[in-house]
Amino acid sequence: MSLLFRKNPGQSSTRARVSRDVAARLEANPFIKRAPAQGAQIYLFHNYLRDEDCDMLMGLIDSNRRPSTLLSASQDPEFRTSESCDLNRHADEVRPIDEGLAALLGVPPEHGETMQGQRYAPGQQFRAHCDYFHEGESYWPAMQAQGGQRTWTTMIYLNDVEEGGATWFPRAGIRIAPRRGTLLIWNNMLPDGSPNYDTLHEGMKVVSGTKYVITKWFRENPWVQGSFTSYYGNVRMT
Ligand SMILES: O=C(O)CCC(=O)C(=O)O
Ligand SMILES: [Fe+2]
Repeated sequence: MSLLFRKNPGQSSTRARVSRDVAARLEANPFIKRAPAQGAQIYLFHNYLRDEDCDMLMGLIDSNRRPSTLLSASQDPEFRTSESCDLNRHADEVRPIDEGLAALLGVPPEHGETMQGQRYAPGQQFRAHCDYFHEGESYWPAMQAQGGQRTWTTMIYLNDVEEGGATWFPRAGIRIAPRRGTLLIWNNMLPDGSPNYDTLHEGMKVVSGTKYVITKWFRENPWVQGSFTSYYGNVRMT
């Protein structure tokens, strides 16, 4: 077989379609701006979330937080030092925000993982990582069985941070400072659906103040098992 026609490892037509469809939808939205990043599709929607919703989510994070975890153990004890909490998608106050993100991207809500809150006190961080799964790792079969690969990431900054706490994409060459209500969206895939290493990113150390964000990851297949009724009615989003 000619090398020219060899598939890129991880190439997938489903993921390629999701890459294309979601990007087209975001680019057609006048409130969303493409960030000046190299080699990655990164978007910003300022003032996406209302102040009262930011406050409500920060309250939930404060009362439910636990140490953040990693899928694979790191040699570095400082790799992810923040706290996290799961935000119940069925709770009346969470549901519109959770499903609103799926609707904005045009992805079926059942493809979304549980929305998570993250809290970083001064000195806390999440070192450089990619959100997509490494298909050679021991966790992959379990991930494959529930939703498969991560496609898009959405993240909302719930407050301004006095100093530090930017989200840095060292390969794409962009650093986003936390700003209350801003939604950051990026595609973890390349146009052919294979993982994009240029999405490597870091939640930089908070220097002063406390950083609160929510993160929500979308999968290529349904992550919620069983029947699912959407807040928007039982309507498919794509
Ligand atoms: O806190 C940040 O800026 C990044 C968070 C992040 O990368 C994640 O939760 O996967
Ligand atoms: Fe991340």
